[in-house]
Amino acid sequence: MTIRIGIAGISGRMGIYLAEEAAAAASLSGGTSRSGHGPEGAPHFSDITALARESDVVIDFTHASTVREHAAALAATETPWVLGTTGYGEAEQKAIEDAAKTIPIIASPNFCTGVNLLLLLAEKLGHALPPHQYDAEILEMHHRQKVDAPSGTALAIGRAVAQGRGVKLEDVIVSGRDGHTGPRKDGEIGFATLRGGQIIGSHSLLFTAGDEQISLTHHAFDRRVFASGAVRAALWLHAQPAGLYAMRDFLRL
Ligand SMILES: NC(=O)C1=CN([C@@H]2O[C@H](COP(=O)(O)OP(=O)(O)OC[C@H]3O[C@@H](n4cnc5c(N)ncnc54)[C@H](OP(=O)(O)O)[C@@H]3O)[C@@H](O)[C@H]2O)C=CC1
Ligand SMILES: O=C(O)C1=N[C@H](C(=O)O)C[C@H](O)C1
Repeated sequence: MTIRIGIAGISGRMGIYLAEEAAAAASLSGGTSRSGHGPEGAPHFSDITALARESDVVIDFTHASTVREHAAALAATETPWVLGTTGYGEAEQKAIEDAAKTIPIIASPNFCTGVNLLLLLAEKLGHALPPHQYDAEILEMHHRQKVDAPSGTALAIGRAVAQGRGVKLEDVIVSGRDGHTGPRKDGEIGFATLRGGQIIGSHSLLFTAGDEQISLTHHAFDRRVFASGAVRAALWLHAQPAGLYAMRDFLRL
């Protein structure tokens, strides 16, 4: 049986690559966009429910404001959901968790294998390196059109470090320092964001101490790396029972 993949956000920077990768690996059922635009020849659907009815799995790279509506629609149509959208908050997270009681969902701010390995290392380093000696700082750089900051990936890296340290990211995050900040406090996890040009996505994690520094950096050179990861995850997800999955489950990390 050929799996039919639908793309929510098919006209977007990611949507175009997702459509190509889905058509190459399985069957492209079509997609949604606000404007009605999309790749030539790909069926356009008026809304997420109409797309879901013609799809065995939906890959969604849209905007944080769509997450609650998509969660309800995909649960109601019992359609597995690959969620790549970033920048959503607690209410959206709760909607995703509720939907995962009915359908399989894989939600990830980054579908690259390399970033998901970096997340594992971040947690290990967070656990191994004492916070009063090693300052954890995260730098992310993206293209000028990106609408959310820090990136979903940067926040996931911060959460992994916090998890390794046995703390909640919300209690130690310092994002975008400016002005008279005072000296850095032990245990802070700092975030810096750069926006410009057409940088696809770069993330660095530094643990910097008085006498040494460890840094881990990932660069995405082509959006196709996210798209092919998401399509591979979709083919895997289609055969999973209801639940909320992460890339580490699919990659068996
Ligand atoms: N998890 C991962 O690996 C990655 C995640 N992302 C995330 O994917 C999302 C999409 O990124 P990108 O493709 O660059 O974004 P674009 O703005 O290029 O595309 C967004 C797509 O979603 C549609 N859309 C539907 N509703 C909305 C809405 N309310 N606001 C804006 N767009 C809407 C747009 O339609 P229309 O064109 O008609 O406006 C368009 O098709 C972002 O959250 C980004 O952070 C990006 C790369 C990798
Ligand atoms: O918006 C983007 O482009 C990207 N968003 C994701 C994020 O917010 O982490 C992943 C990737 O770096 C590109």
